[in-house]
Amino acid sequence: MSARLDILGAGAFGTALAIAYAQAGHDVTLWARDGAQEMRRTRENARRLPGHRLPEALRVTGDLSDLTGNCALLALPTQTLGGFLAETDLRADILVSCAKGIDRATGLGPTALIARHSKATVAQLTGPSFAVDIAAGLPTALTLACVDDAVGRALQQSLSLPALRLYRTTDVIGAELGGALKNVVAIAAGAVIGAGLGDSARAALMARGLAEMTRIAVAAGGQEATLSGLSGLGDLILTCGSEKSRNFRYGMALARGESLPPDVTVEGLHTARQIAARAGAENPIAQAVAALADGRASVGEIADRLLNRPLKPE
Ligand SMILES: NC(=O)c1ccc[n+]([C@@H]2O[C@H](COP(=O)([O-])OP(=O)(O)OC[C@H]3O[C@@H](n4cnc5c(N)ncnc54)[C@H](O)[C@@H]3O)[C@@H](O)[C@H]2O)c1
Ligand SMILES: O=P(O)(O)OC[C@H](O)CO
Repeated sequence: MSARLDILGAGAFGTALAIAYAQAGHDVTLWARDGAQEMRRTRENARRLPGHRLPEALRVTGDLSDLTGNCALLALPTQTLGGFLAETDLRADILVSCAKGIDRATGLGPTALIARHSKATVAQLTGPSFAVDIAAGLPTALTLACVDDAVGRALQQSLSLPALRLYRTTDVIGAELGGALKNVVAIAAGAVIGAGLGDSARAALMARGLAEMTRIAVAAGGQEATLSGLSGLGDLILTCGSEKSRNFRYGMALARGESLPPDVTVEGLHTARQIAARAGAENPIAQAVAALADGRASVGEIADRLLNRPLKPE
């Protein structure tokens, strides 16, 4: 069944989703803050998703009044979401966040941030998925989280595609934190590889990273099982194992004393700082990533610190 869908944010992910849904015959409008005219002319988002043609049926607009769908996907980076929502009156009844982070101004995750600005029903779409894979139509499985299970079921039906399979949960906190926290561990994994510490160290980090992610999510009210699903373990495996991940590449660059271009979105950096500043669940990996990014410790010092923690049961 074809759905009317608005996608806000023409970064890599919003553009990839727009391509996939338009190709599947959905009635899609992609809203871009910048460059809508150029994208209409060239049928490509050359800046954020080069090499992937925008289907003819996909509408691209820079005008928010062109959005009339009942359901809108918000594919903006977390740190821009609050400001955008504060100055925008969205009419959709259902808002689906695709962001994976924690807002540094409020400490809120994307769905709570949206709920602060809107009366719409809010859902979260998250899980292992590089934009380039979705745009290429490669098989992908994601988690659709919505507290309202009836809305979640309807979204699962309408947003699943033959190559984009959605699983459903009502555990929005767990799903959202899985997506945000895997970015922190991916930075650490990138640093491990960038510093030449080896694949065994990365595997240890990923396993202990999942334990840390689960502790933090459960303390926040999420469910342990969610973290061992697509949005936690699934995305952790993807992002810690591929240089397609910006968070992983950022970690590699940090370890090598290099940097990424300033317009590259690295969600895990802000999330690490947010988590590291929180009392509660033990978070040595988030502390380490924040210290590394803020120049307070080297990879070697952090590795020594982590390896010399008191021995304990797994
Ligand atoms: N890229 C991926 O593979 C991928 C996959 C899954 C989820 N995500 C998540 O999707 C979110 C967006 O990431 P992305 O990769 O699409 O970002 P991106 O870095 O490719 O692009 C960011 C986009 O946001 C736009 N933008 C920035 N501030 C804005 C504002 N105030 N109003 C409107 N637009 C604004 C920019 O113009 C740009 O087009 C992130 O939370 C990311 O973690 C990304
Ligand atoms: O490029 P990254 O590190 O933001 O990762 C993209 C997606 O979150 C992978 O699921």
